[in-house]
Amino acid sequence: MISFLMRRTIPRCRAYSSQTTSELTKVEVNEKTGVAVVTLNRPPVNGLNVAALRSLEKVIGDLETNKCKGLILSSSSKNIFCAGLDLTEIYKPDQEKLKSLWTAFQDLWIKLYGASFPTTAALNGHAIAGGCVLALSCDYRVMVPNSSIGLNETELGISPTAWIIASMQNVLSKRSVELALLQGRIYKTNQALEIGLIDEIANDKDETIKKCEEFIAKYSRVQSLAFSLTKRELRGKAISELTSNRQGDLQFFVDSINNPSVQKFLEKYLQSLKSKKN
Ligand SMILES: CCCCC/C=C\C/C=C\CC/C=C/CC(=O)SCCNC(=O)CCNC(=O)[C@H](O)C(C)(C)COP(=O)(O)OP(=O)(O)OC[C@H]1O[C@@H](n2cnc3c(N)ncnc32)[C@H](O)[C@@H]1OP(=O)(O)O
Repeated sequence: MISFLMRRTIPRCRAYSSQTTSELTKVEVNEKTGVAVVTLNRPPVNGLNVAALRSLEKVIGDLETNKCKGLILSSSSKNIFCAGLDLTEIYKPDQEKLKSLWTAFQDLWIKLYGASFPTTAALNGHAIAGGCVLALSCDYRVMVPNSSIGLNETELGISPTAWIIASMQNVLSKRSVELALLQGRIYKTNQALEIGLIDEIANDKDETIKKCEEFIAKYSRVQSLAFSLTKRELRGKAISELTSNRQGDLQFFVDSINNPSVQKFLEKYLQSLKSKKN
């Protein structure tokens, strides 16, 4: 499947080179269509630490500069798209690193949610918490069966901030957002389709990518400038609200994580993840 994708400078996605491909984020651009497949590559679960967030943010910035025709966000894992922020970075955290983590997440969201080209998430597995935020920041989501997606923050003892709520409100009905967030619900693939959290189901990873390509192809007759201006009109308010309150948003995150009851929960939660294997 991937063999038709080329890592080299191409006419449709100008002067894009493989230099920005790092171990954490692989980039392959289709020579014919100018569409980039960007693959998260931080085993075992694509946990988002500062390096992974910054790597993805840089790739999106480069695609923007090089007038990419569309983005398909995927994962190198067999059954996990992304398990969210790296929990080991928020349990007993180093305070400076914690700030860097959230700042990097804010920066990435601003770039991905505001991207001037069509963006899609090829969900070849679970997309939890921060992983769900990545998917929600895209324009379209295709998921394989028997996976899970959602924002479980209230279960973890914290509350999602305004830009995360806005990303979900952009996709779901008001009622569904309330139920999803207040219950901290994680949805199975078919339930996610029912409420509109994903747009399509595909049989396997290759098919998720194919369906994302088909979605992006629908924009081939749309003028790029009109596309980006319309998207900015639709999403700009949520982005401006974050950019004008970055410090407050960061403080809220830092305070939430440092709350002793959240730390206590995280300890048990990490133990329960580890003990699954025993
Ligand atoms: C929590 C505080 C957040 C504060 C935010 C405040 C305000 C803003 C609110 C919302 C905005 C969005 C913010 C998001 C925060 C986050 O993203 S926190 C991360 C939450 N993620 C999860 O709860 C997912 C946990 N993982 C799982 O449920 C499962 O691992 C899985 C993804 C369903 C996969 O299951 P599977 O059985 O295939 O694999 P394992 O569970 O065996 O995992 C393998 C291995 O990986 C470790 N691991 C799993 N998830 C994480 C992770 N997120 N970070 C780090 N490590 C992780 C797991 O412990 C195993 O390790 P091993 O035993 O050493 O092999």
